[in-house]
Order: sequence, then structure tokens, then C-alpha cells
Amino acid sequence: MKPIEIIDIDVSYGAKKILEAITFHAEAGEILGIVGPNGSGKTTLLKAMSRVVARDNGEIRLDDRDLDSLGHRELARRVAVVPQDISIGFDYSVRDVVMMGRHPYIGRFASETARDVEICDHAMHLANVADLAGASVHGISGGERQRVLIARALAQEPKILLLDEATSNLDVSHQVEILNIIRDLAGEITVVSVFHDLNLAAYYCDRLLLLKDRKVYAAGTPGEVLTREKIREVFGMEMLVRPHPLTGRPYVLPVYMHRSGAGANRRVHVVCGGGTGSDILHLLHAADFTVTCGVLNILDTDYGTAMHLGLPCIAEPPFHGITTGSLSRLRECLESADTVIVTAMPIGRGNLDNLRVLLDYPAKPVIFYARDHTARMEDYTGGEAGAVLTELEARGALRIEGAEELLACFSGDGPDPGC
Ligand SMILES: Nc1ncnc2c1ncn2[C@@H]1O[C@H](COP(=O)(O)OP(=O)(O)OP(=O)(O)O)[C@@H](O)[C@H]1O
Repeated sequence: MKPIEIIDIDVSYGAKKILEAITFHAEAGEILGIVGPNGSGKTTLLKAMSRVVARDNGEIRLDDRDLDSLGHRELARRVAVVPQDISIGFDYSVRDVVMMGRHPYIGRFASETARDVEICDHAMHLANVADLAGASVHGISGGERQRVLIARALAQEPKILLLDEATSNLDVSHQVEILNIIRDLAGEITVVSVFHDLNLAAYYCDRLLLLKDRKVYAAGTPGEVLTREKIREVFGMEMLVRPHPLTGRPYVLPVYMHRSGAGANRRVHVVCGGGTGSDILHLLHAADFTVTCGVLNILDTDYGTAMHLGLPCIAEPPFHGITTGSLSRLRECLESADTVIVTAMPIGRGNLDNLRVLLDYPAKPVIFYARDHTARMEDYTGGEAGAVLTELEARGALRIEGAEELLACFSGDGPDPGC
């Protein structure tokens, strides 16, 4: 028996179909996140689940009971909603609003019991609004009002909690505080929550439902749903998706850059490592350069960036030197590159061949790139690597500091890289 089962429902506003053939279920005690672009029907889906809007067809079952067969009180004892719209019409006190959560339990002509007061106090304590109990809901901030509505929902002691972007008005610490409370409550209750913040959704939800064009586009664990391809397809946005360092769940980083086209028909090979090339791999890629990189170790941060960007990268297994196979692929990349960029990075026996091989291409324009003054070439190189760099510099290699300056020299606004 599932706490929530949605079977093939359609929902319309007038003639406009908003949701189509929606089928999913929530497992007992889980947090199920609903994500999707603006207007994809997330709020409408929650409203259908709480019977605020009627569906055209299909079935909604709560604990195997047809939603339509539940009386108002019974429904309110099972399902609490924290809406997106947090305006409250009348000038109630915070305590009055939270106590409204007890109405399904208090008889029409009865008054609140000591237990109702106790539950209401506890809910205010959990949502961190106890200090505001006597305040008017019109005299508190939007974030505080949102926490009051969360307290009201908790006071309802629901089996199912429906949250519509319930933390959107909260500052980051209150957001986390409330979501932690909800995480703690899950297990006892089932939570379905709309999220705009994909990272919060990935962090807190057991499973996600991704909506697109009125339908369920994907459903599954955060790792199954929040893939780069699905995000691109649904949100039309490029995002880097990486494992969160603490949870292993997906962590998404938006790529804000528009593709500029400035690098079209130009090939650049980047010799980098240890994260020293990540910024320019991204910038060059966004500017439409044809970018290759390596030789890198497959545990290297720059290798990860290249993979996320889909760039060809010559790579070796962890703790492996550069093999002859990789060297010959490097030569192929260097031969076809218009320019070679070498980032300021530690150079040792493992990656020295990346540099040494450049000496065989005396006519190839080389740029030494340092992200900023904290990453100067000299700080990283000595001995044989330093000698190779000196030799390359004597042949005209440019030193460029800063990513913008690097791009400027390709567009003719900076030193000529010779390509
Ligand atoms: N009361 C209404 N009458 C008519 N159309 C509505 C009504 N409420 C919402 N809509 C439309 O239904 C569609 C889905 O709206 P809904 O609020 O469910 O989307 P959403 O995914 O929650 O959006 P958002 O991320 O912006 O909150 C939108 O096109 C919206 O304009």
C-alpha cells in the first residue's frame, strides 16, 4: 500500500491542458521532489493531490483510499500543504495561524485542548517561530511567514506533507534548518516537495520527478534524474553535474557563459593539470575554440573538467607516466593546433614530457597562462622544466595572466599569440 499513488491523471484549467498522463507514486516515509521549469505544472500537480484543483480523469489514491472519497476533515488530517503563495488575508497572530493546523482535530463547537496547545507550541518551536507567537502575521517578514505556514502544516500532524517551494523565501541557514526538520520528519511522514533549487532537491530528496511539457520526463533517484543531458533537454541550460563531495549525490553548477563563436575554426591544445586549466578549458570551449588537452591523469581535476565539457583529452591511468602512445597522440594534437597553451602548474617527472615535446615544434605559438599572480610559472617550475620554459620563452612564448587577457589576445585586443 503506497501513501500516494497517482494513476494516469490529466489536469486542465478550462480548455488548457496543464498535466497529461501523469503516473507516479510516493513510497512511505520518503521525500519525493518535483522539479521542472516554470509553468511545467508542479504547483498544479500538488494542487491536484490536495484536491484544490480537480483532475479531468485518472485516479489519486492515498493509502489505497480514493482521494475523492475522503471527507474534508479526513483529508486535512492526512495531508498538509505549505503553499507557494504565503499571503495571509486576515490580521491573525502567528499562534492563531499555527493553531489553524489543529482545526481538523478540534470539533466545530469545541475549543482547543491542552494537547492542541502543546502540539502547536512544538510546531512553532520546530519551525523556529516560537518567539513570534504573539506577533501579527502582517508584521513579520516573508521568510518568517513562510516558517509560520510550515509550523501550521506541522501542527496538522499530517501523514503526507506537500510543500510548494516552501523554503524559497528563506535565507540559507533557515532553508537548511527547515529542510533538516523535514528530513527528520520523513520516515514518519511522506513528503512531496516542489524545488526550484536542483542542489537542494538532490541533497534532500530520495527520489525526483522531473516534469516537462505537461508530462513526467524522468523519475528516479537524484543521480538518475539530474544528468547533464536531461537538464539540458528540460531546462535548455548547460550545467556541470558533479558528485557532491560529501554525499556523492549530484551537484549541479550552471554554466552561465553564452557561446560566443569567437574561436570558431581555431584549434588550441592546452597542457594543464591540477585544476590550473579548468577555467580556460571552459572559456575556450564556450568561445567555440576546438580544444584538446593533455596528457592528463584521469584523476586530475582538469581531466574532470575536460570530460564534463566533452573535450578530447589524452589521459593516462592514475600514477602513470606518459606512455609513448600518449606522446604520439600529443604530437598529433600539437601538429593540428594553431596555438598551444601551457598553464602554470607543478611540473615533475610525470608530466615533463608534455613540455619537452614542445621543443620539437619551434614554429608553434605557445602561451604560458597563469590564472592570476598567485599562480606564476616560476613558482612551479625549476630544474629541467624551468630550462624547457626558458627555451620556449626565448623562442617567443607569450606570458598571459588572467583568462580575459588570454581571450583578448585571440581577438586581437591583446598581445599577438602568433596564430
Ligand atoms: N488558475 C489558473 N488558471 C489558468 N491557468 C493557470 C492557473 N494556474 C496556473 N496556470 C497555468 O498552468 C501552467 C502550470 O502552472 P503551475 O503553477 O502549475 O506551474 P509550475 O511548474 O508550478 O510553475 P512555477 O515554477 O513558475 O511555479 C502555467 O502555464 C500557468 O500559467
